[in-house]
Amino acid sequence: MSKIRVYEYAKQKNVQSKDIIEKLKTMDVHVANHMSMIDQAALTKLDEAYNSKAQKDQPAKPKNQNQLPKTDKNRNNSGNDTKSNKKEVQKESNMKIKKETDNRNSSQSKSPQTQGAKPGNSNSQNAAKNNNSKNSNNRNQNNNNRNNNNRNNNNKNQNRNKQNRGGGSQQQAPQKKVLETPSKITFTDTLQVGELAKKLNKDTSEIIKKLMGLGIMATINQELDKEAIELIAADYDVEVEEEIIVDETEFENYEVVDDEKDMQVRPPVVTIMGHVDHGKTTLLDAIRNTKVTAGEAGGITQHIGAYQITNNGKQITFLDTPGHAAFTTMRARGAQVTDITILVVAADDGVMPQTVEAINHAKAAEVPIIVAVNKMDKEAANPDRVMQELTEHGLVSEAWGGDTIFVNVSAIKGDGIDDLLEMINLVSEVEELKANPNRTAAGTVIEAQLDKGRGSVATLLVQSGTLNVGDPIVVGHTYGRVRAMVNDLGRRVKSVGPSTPVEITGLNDVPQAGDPFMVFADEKKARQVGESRFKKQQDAQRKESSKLNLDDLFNQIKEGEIKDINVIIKGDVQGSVEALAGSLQKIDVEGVKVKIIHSGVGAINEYDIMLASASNAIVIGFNVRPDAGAKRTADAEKVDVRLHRIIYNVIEEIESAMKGMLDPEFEEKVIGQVEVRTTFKVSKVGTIAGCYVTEGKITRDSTVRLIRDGVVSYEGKIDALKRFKDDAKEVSAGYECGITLEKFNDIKEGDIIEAYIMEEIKVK
Ligand SMILES: Nc1nc2c(ncn2[C@@H]2O[C@H](COP(=O)(O)OP(=O)(O)OP(=O)(O)O)[C@@H](O)[C@H]2O)c(=O)[nH]1
Repeated sequence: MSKIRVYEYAKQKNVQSKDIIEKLKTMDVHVANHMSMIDQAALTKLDEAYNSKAQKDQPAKPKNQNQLPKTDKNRNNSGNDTKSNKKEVQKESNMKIKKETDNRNSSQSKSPQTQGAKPGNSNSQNAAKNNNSKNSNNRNQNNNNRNNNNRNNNNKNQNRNKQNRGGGSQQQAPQKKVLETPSKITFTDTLQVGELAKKLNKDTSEIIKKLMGLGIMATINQELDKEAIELIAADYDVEVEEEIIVDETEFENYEVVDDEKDMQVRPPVVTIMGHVDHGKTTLLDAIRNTKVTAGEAGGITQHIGAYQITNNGKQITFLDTPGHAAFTTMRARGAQVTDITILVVAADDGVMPQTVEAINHAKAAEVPIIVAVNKMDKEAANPDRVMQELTEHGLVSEAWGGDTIFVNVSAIKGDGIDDLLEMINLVSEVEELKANPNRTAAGTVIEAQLDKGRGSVATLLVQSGTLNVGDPIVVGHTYGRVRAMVNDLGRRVKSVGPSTPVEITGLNDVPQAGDPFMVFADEKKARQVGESRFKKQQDAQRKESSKLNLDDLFNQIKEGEIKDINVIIKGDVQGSVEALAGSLQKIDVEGVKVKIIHSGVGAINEYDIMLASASNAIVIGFNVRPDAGAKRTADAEKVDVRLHRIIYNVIEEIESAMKGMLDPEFEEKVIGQVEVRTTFKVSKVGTIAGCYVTEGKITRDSTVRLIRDGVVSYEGKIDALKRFKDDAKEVSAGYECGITLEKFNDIKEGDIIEAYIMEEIKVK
């Protein structure tokens, strides 16, 4: 044999081809792959290397290296190893043979090697891998080798016994084979005992025993946690790797760790918070007007939910929705977009309840706060008081030895704005805000709405990467391709980097503020992820609504007779949906309340209808219409869908529906009195009373009571009311009529018949 291929040689030596390739490399022999030929010269060198290594590794049994089994600490550690193992093995084999006949034939048939060679093979691979392992290991291995040989022999005996017991009727009794112990196993989340045994090529009972040794009483189907899996595997000297399955549909949970060298400084994203009327909007406007229009001639500012300014060459992004509602909505949805909070406090008013709330929100989100003491132009302005009051909430001004930046401003006059912006730049430098612009974009929805002409329109804040026109994108549970991008100046842009707000079109539905977005490699993937997110969201909401109903049931039991009117609101913009929801929830008609079980922006879809059907709700579309699927489903499910364009009309309609829902209250209203002047008995008809209407009128459908001597002797319905021979609907005072009463014939001359109706009392 002058030449041999790498893999053949590796096989001979029971090592991996890559080890041979590596070895050859150290000998300056370069081969391309496992199929490459090793020439004679290299072969000699290799032989020398491997033979000497084998000698070093196996001083006790140099020739037997191919059969070295794997280390098995457990077996060695047990005091009466060989003996107890024998027993164990015998028992195991008894159980195992049948199982292996059933289950393992296929795997056995794949392995042509004899049972002795097989474990040896893997073990010497391991031995080769663990070249540096200490001699003690070798001792263990030798012990194990002996143990395993015993075991193998036992297995063989068992096989023979089994064959004999089987009376030879089984044509080919299975050959018991000890499958190789893998060097590494992988698992996801957990493994059942049986699964672990299979992965380790061990018998389940063996694993169960080992677990017992660890104090874990387990059955074959018991789930093992990572720790237990690792302990057992370590016992066999098997490496364990946990496979984390990355679910692309939950991309908000991704943490893409960028290389530090790819990170670039990005503008800060600033939110303005503070108490009502302390000047948040005025301040936002002041910043925008002084910086945006001055710097960007020709730009027409667009309200897209956020804007960017440039101050001293540095950009700052402002979220344009003042107040902490936007901030908390975002946070509630798991989005953290704000880097810096400007806390506006009116110098003439001081710290107010919402100031404290804002502080708490910012603190909870661990966002640095800059205090803007506003309305400094006012005579009553008292910035020291503001400082004092804020100290009580943990915001101590730098002037007083703390670390909170305070800037005095007048939003109305534009005073102090530059200082404020300067401070924002300063804080942002300290915060070292960075992002990698050179990857696919990801970020958060700032605002979204349905536009009549453009369809779904969403303002996205790019938080990392660069967003381009044409990018396949998943936004919340919607997806699409970025059709067009418009910035806060109303200009069309082709690509935007981190911290930039941009309004996009091209989504299949309207996402919600706070939703995460992510760009995907291709549209198919985006669609797949988007659809699966949509489904997940539906399922979650369905669960949520069923929870709501349960709560509701509980409340009803608790609160007695309270009834709820379930409503689903869909509207064209978040603002009107919220306004409508707010107004409806305020309606309270005698304890009946509106319960908004779902609301959202966008057309009424099939899901809304299904939810309405399941929870017995009315669907209100405000400036939106049901899509085709929704219409069909609404018809099929008999769901009431009301479409409106005016909020007042919705409220009125719901209010009257609620009034209708109340148990009507009735009161009795006497409409007339009749005197019985004579009676006739007619067979099959009964007693006919010849009467005269003395007061008011009597109608065919009125209820009557018969009064005799001031006592009510009958109360019931009129059977027939006649004027002469004809049926009459009603007979008024001053006229005669004939009356028969339902199931009552004891009418006498002189009786008074009082007619009344039950009238519903209208709820105001
Ligand atoms: N004198 C004076 N008035 C101001 C200043 N800033 C705001 N205002 C006035 O304060 C009032 C409230 O201002 P807004 O900007 O609407 O306050 P806000 O905090 O946005 O109020 P909400 O949106 O209701 O929470 C308005 O009448 C403003 O003109 C200021 O610096 N000086």
